[in-house]
Amino acid sequence: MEPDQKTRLPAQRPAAPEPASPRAVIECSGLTKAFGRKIALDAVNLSVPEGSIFGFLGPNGAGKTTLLRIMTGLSRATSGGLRILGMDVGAEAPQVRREVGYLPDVPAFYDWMTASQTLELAGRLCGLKGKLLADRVQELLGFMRLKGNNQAIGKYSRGMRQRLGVAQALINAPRLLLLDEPTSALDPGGRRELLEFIGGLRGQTTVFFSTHILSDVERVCDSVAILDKGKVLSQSSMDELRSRHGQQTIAVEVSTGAERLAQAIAGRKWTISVRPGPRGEILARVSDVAAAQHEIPALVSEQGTGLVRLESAEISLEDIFLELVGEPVP
Ligand SMILES: Nc1ncnc2c1ncn2[C@@H]1O[C@H](COP(=O)(O)OP(=O)(O)OP(=O)(O)O)[C@@H](O)[C@H]1O
Repeated sequence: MEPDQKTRLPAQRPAAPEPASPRAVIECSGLTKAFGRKIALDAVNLSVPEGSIFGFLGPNGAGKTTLLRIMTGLSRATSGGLRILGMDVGAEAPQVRREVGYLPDVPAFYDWMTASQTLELAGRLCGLKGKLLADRVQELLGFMRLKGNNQAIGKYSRGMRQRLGVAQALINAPRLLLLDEPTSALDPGGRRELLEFIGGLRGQTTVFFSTHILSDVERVCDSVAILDKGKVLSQSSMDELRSRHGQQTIAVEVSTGAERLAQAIAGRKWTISVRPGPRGEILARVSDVAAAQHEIPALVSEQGTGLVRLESAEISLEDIFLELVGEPVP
């Protein structure tokens, strides 16, 4: 499938008329989960716009699975509020479950069943039957490229299992699809394929997926929240995130003596952080861009070196993650 090709998800519910601004499909307010003294989620506020592909990015142990389990009703929050599709998850759990599809981090199947038997069983458990169920199963098998495959699931590759897991999560034509680390066990080919399927759902079903893989978020998400140690450090559209951080990062390239210049820049009052860039340039995060642009040429001259480049930096999600979380990508 071409990356920008739209996945035609079969038998989706008719889309509601477009509101002026997308409404929030998931709204967490002050959501906290404690396991004894361990605070797994710490006053999480989150707002996921309808129709988005939302990346929930965080290192191992950040609290991603904990939040997804609360969203699906498998676990209860210690305090705080959670509304999904306008419904209170605690008080209206059965209604919420009818509208939500969920792929756990390790999907479990009966390994002796085929894909079509698995989807039929999942559909029946959701109350589908007859021609509606049969058509839906065939459509999803086609959609996930598992049609005509009569192998037992026990013989499936991990990529096929994940695709079947997504098909199973879509059986009830959910308005919200929750995916827990859907690509983490896949090789690059399987990952690309699954991300293309997820990207194809854009605008039809809101997709909320947790991951620790930055490139997955860059590839397919239009919005992202960064979670670390149970706290949401940032939440915005990808464009906002890049422009917010990019506008305040300056790249400086000099002919010699980059290390000494980096130390000099690090000592200025407008400097937040300094680190080396991938091409040997200095990347400085600054609080006052105008002051930095004014003073850096003088610092270069004091160091007796030559200025090759001074400009706003193109900033990657990896740089932003490093800056917010304070540690490299896991
Ligand atoms: N049932 C539990 N009892 C005690 N602590 C738990 C329990 N479940 C999760 N935790 C702790 O809560 C924190 C968040 O765990 P969680 O599994 O939600 O993180 P995660 O972001 O999904 O990590 P990973 O990417 O490794 O799956 C971790 O410190 C974990 O050890």
